[in-house]
Amino acid sequence: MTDTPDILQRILAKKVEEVANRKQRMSISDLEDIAQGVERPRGFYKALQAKVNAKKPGVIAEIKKASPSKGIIRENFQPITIGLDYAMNGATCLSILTDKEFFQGAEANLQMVRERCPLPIIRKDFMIDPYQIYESRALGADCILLIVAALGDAQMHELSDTATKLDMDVLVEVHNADELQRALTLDTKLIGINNRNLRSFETTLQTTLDLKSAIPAERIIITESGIHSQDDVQLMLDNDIYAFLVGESFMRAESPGQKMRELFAL
Ligand SMILES: O=P(O)(O)OC[C@@H](O)[C@@H](O)c1c[nH]c2ccccc12
Repeated sequence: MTDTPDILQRILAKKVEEVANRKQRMSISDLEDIAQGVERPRGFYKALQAKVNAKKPGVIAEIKKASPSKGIIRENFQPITIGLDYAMNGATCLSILTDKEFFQGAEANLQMVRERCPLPIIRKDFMIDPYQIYESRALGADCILLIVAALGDAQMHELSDTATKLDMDVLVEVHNADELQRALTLDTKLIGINNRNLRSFETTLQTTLDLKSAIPAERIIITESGIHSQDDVQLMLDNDIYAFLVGESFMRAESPGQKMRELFAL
């Protein structure tokens, strides 16, 4: 780590504040009460596993308005329309950004989309506190993201155990060999390899190819970020990677779902 705070450090500093504020407004037991009235998790891992076992692409299609590296990605941003478009065109799961400050996301986006769209959903945010895991379930998330680069070992295990207790799946995200070794100490079967370096924003699919051999066969590898062409998709399929997390290239298309269908020949 360097002395200048990179984007991940800035996001995490903001999250600490945000979570402290939320805890003032609502308790974990309030969140548990809300979760009682929410549909049970939809089986995010199971949906991907079915695709991977059939050697078919399983696409986690992302709903993202903006990002710190690209600014506004999509002006005409209607989460429900986009979610239905993805579902109609063969997405396996959805990824919905809920971070407001850096990604212009919203929790309401996740809640609205899940009401109208049957696909399993991962809440894309920066988890640092078990409170956020309870909150995710109350929102109706089926899976949560843990970014190894953002977490200590004990913290990572605590967050994962909390998600498991609440019947949610866990996607653990890495972008180098050290993080991967730490990720593999978790029970979760979903390992995301982020092709984007969260410090420099550089994106290369080589990251997935370099790390995949260290991952045991029973885990599902999800290649994340920087998938833009049919060639990118083919390169991954040729290397036995069947699960994908794609945002920007879909979000820039008029119909994100059509774009997904084209790229993945669904
Ligand atoms: O838009 P892209 O390059 O297709 O990437 C999607 C997804 O991988 C990316 O949004 C992402 C991966 N890990 C994250 C962690 C936080 C926020 C965003 C992300």
